[in-house]
This record gives sequence, structure tokens and C-alpha cells, in this order.
Amino acid sequence: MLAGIAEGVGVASLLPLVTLMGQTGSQPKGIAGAIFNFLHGYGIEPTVGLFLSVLVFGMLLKATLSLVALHQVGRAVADVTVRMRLQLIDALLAARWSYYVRQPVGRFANALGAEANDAGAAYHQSAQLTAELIQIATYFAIVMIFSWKLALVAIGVGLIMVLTLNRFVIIAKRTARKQNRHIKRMIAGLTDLLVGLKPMKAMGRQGRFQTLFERDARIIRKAQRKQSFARHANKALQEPILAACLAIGLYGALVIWQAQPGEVLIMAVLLVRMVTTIGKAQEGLQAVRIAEVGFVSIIEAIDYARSAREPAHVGADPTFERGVTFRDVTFAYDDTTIIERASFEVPRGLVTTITGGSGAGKTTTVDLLLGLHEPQSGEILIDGKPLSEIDLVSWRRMTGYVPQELILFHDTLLSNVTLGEPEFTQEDVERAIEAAGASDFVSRLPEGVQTIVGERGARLSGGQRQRIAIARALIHRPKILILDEATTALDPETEANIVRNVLELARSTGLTVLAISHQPAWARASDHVVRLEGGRVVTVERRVDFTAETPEPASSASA
Ligand SMILES: Nc1ncnc2c1ncn2[C@@H]1O[C@H](COP(=O)(O)OP(=O)(O)OP(=O)(O)O)[C@@H](O)[C@H]1O
Repeated sequence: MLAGIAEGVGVASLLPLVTLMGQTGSQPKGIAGAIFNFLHGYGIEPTVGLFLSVLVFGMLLKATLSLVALHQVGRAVADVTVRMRLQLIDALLAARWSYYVRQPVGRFANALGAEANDAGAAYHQSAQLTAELIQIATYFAIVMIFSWKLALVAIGVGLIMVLTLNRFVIIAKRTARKQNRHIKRMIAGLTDLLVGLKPMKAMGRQGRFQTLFERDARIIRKAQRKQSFARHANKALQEPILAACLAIGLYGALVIWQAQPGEVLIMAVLLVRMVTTIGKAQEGLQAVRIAEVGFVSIIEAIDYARSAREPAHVGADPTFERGVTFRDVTFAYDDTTIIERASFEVPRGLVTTITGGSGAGKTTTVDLLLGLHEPQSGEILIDGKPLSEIDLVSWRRMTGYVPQELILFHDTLLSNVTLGEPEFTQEDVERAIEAAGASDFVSRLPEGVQTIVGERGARLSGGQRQRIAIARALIHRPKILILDEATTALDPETEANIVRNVLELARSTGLTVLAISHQPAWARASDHVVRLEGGRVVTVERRVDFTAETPEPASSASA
């Protein structure tokens, strides 16, 4: 507003200036006369130099104030962008597991990059637009002082311009939406493809995807061109519209009403300045409409992730003295029942294997145990306490988990085992690698634990990746180790070694092991085998005597 006043006063100083230059000895009338009297009242002589100085100073002050304001906006934009990103990451990491299964992950890459930037741009453009609207209002007030008729004409001309050019604002928004949609699709598709690229390349079938991407790229290019035209047309057509309105106005003032040329000139300058600011606001609105698409999209992503927030379970800290009990647990994905009234135990200090055919519900059982899903009925008890009343994060931190589809990060072996947590010592790392049966192959690597494993661990064999994943699960000395088909990629001898290592660990430390496996090696070595078929527990084989209420100590179990 202050910048608007400064500019308005600067431009308005032209009126007394022109009057002064055309002065022929008689006392000037009107506003110029009032200004002269005002200055004389303070003993200031109105000179050309004074009014030119006011003009230059007004413009300088406007530039300085605008710079300060825009710098402030720039800082706020950086805050908005960072906050959007952090909010998205926070919401994503706190969402329940079923949420990720339904999302193409590439969508988040775009949200975190381009859409967060768009959110900042939308904030910037909105601030700029607000400033321009305030400047228009300030101008309007200043022009009103000169002539309310001129103020109305200016608003009228501004409105004609806004309404004529609004079409280009709408086109810009529509094309921005189209671009956003197709860029999201492209990134999501490419991310998916890169994750599973090996078989596509191996079968020579990546070409089909290339065609799909090219189609998206063509649509994006077309939308981008249309948007560029709309932006430039919005800007370029302002001047002819303004010139036409001005020509009509000047003709009316000079020819029809025979007004003073000096005053008409000043009026014309004020009119042009005000209408130009309205034009700038129109461009600002267009820019807001374009940036708004990414902003709305990231806000929707954050809201959706937040709506899928995992229940916090801020309950009691868990203990693990007796073990886990599944009591009549039923779980369904949508309407399909996957686990049906399953009851079994995972006693502490023993090795339990869940076996069964493909799709029997073994992985789902583990997901339920980890609180990644919640059963529709029945209970999962940890030491007799329902999982729903236990602090979920503390419970998960007591577990070591090796999933069926394991992923290593593109980092060193060491970081993959420690997950970058600095509290683990060299000794911890060596112990975990040894227990996971990985020390032989790690010691043969020229760079040892400092070896970079490649994208998703691609520089290691499947069996080596599994052993590193087991080491990662063991390093924090979990109470229960969950292995979901964790040794399937190993040859029988290496698998037997790992089974032996894990059994020794269980016997010596009281570690509870829950293995999911089709392989006979685990079932043979287990104390307890639960067989699932079609989501139901069909057999339970207890090879040692235990009850959930009165657990066998680990050593006697071994005996
Ligand atoms: N997110 C999901 N949405 C819907 N159905 C699912 C989902 N995840 C798994 N299923 C279904 O649940 C059933 C059990 O899957 P689960 O992964 O638990 O089986 P599994 O016994 O571990 O099989 P496998 O030995 O082949 O790994 C399958 O029929 C599967 O199609």
C-alpha cells in the first residue's frame, strides 16, 4: 500500500509540474492551485526541480518498499515449500500400511519436487496479486482526489480488459491441470517400470512403455504450448485494449469536451498507470491459477495420507515374557476373508514355523502380528495384553523382521545393516553379520562392509541380499525375529547354516523366532509348526511342551 501511495504521489506531482510549466503569470486554479498554496503556507517555493524530485523520489521509494515486501514474501515462499515437503513426508511415514499398497509411489516423487515448488509459487503469486490489488485501490483513491469521473473511467477500462482476457486465464488453468495429471502419470509409471525393469529388458518388452510415455509427453507438450500462448496473449492484448480505450477517452476530452491539454495529459498518465496495474493483477491471477494446480494436488496428497494415519496405540509399553497368542482372529481385505478364526501361539524362546500353500495367508498373519493390519474380529495378545492396547512403535522396535520381498538401499553394506543409526558399534555389526551367516562373503569383498550394494542391492546375489537383511533384523537384538520366506534364495547348504545359526541364537539368547516357510528346513528344525490353508489353521504340531501362560524357559525347551 505504501509503495502504491509513493508511486501515486510521484506520478501526481506531474500535475503541478505541467501547470507550473504552462504558467503565464495568473494564479493557477484547481488542485494545482491548492498544492501551490499548501507549499507557500510552509514557505516552500514550487519549482520544476522540486516536482521532478518528488517524481523520482516517489518512484525510488516505491521500488525500495516493493523490494522489501517481495524479499519478505520470498522468505515466506521458502518456508511454505519446505513446510509442504515436511508435512507430506510426515503424513506419508505415519500412514497405515494399506495406504501404501494402494498408491503409485512415483506420485510422491512429483509431489515432493514439482508440486511443492508450485505451492511456493502459488503463495508468491497470491502475495503479489494481493499487493497489486492494494495498489489498484490506492491508485483509485488518488485518482478520485483528482476526478471521480476519471476514477470510474479507469475502473471501467480495467473491467473491460479483465473480462476480455479472462478466457486466457481459464485456458491457462485448464492446461496446467492437464500437464499436472500427465506428469504425475508419467513419473508414477516410470518409477514402477524402473523397479521392475530387469524382466522387461530381458524379454525386450520395454518398447510398449516407451510408447505410453511418448503419448503422455506429447499431451504435456501440447498443453504447455497452449498455456504459453494463453500467457502471452493475456499480456500482449492488454496494450491494444488500453490504447483503444485511451484513444476514445482522449478524443472525447480534447475534441468533444475541449478540456485543458495539460490536465488531460496528467489524467491520461494516471489512467494508464492504474489500468496497467489492473493488467498486471490479471497476469498475476493467471499465474496463481497455474501454480494453484500443483498446490492443490500436494494438499490433497497430504490430506489423503493424513486421513490414513495409523492409529497411534499410545498404550502400555509391551513386555515379552510369554509370547504371542492369536485368538479367533479374522481378517478380510475389503470383502474377501483372508484369515478366518485363526488361533495359535508363538511361544517365547522357541522357534515357530508357519507353513502352508501359496496364498494361504501366512504373510497376512505376520502383518497382523506387526500391527500393519487390524483384525476385524478376534484378538492378538502380547503377553496376554491385546495388541490394540499396546504402544505399537515400542512393540515393533522389539521385533526383527525380514520380509519376503526385501529391498536393500543404494548404500554401503554397513549402512544397510545399521540403517544409519550411529549407536551400533563395529562389534554389533560383526555379530549380526556372523549370526546371519554373511561373514564369509562379506570378508571376501575387497571393500568389506564399505561395499556399495547398488540400486536395491542389485550388486549382490539374491542369497547375499537375504543374509544382509537378516543381519539388519538382528543387529538391534530383537525379542522376536520374524523371517518371511527369508531363506528361499539360498542353496540348501547355506540355508541349513542359517537355520542352525538362528537356532543357536534362539537357544543361547532366548530369542523367539517366527519363520514363514515352504521349505522343509525350517519346519524340521522348529519346536512348533502351524499349518495354514485358505486362511484357517489346519494343524498345530507342538514338538516341545508349552502353554502360553506357563512358558518353558529357553534352555529347557532346547533340552
Ligand atoms: N493388499 C491386498 N489386498 C487384497 N488382497 C490381498 C492383499 N495382500 C494379499 N492379498 C490376498 O491375501 C491372500 C493371502 O496373501 P498372503 O500374502 O498372506 O499369502 P501367503 O500365504 O503369504 O502366500 P505366499 O506363500 O504365496 O507368499 C492372497 O489371496 C492375496 O491375494
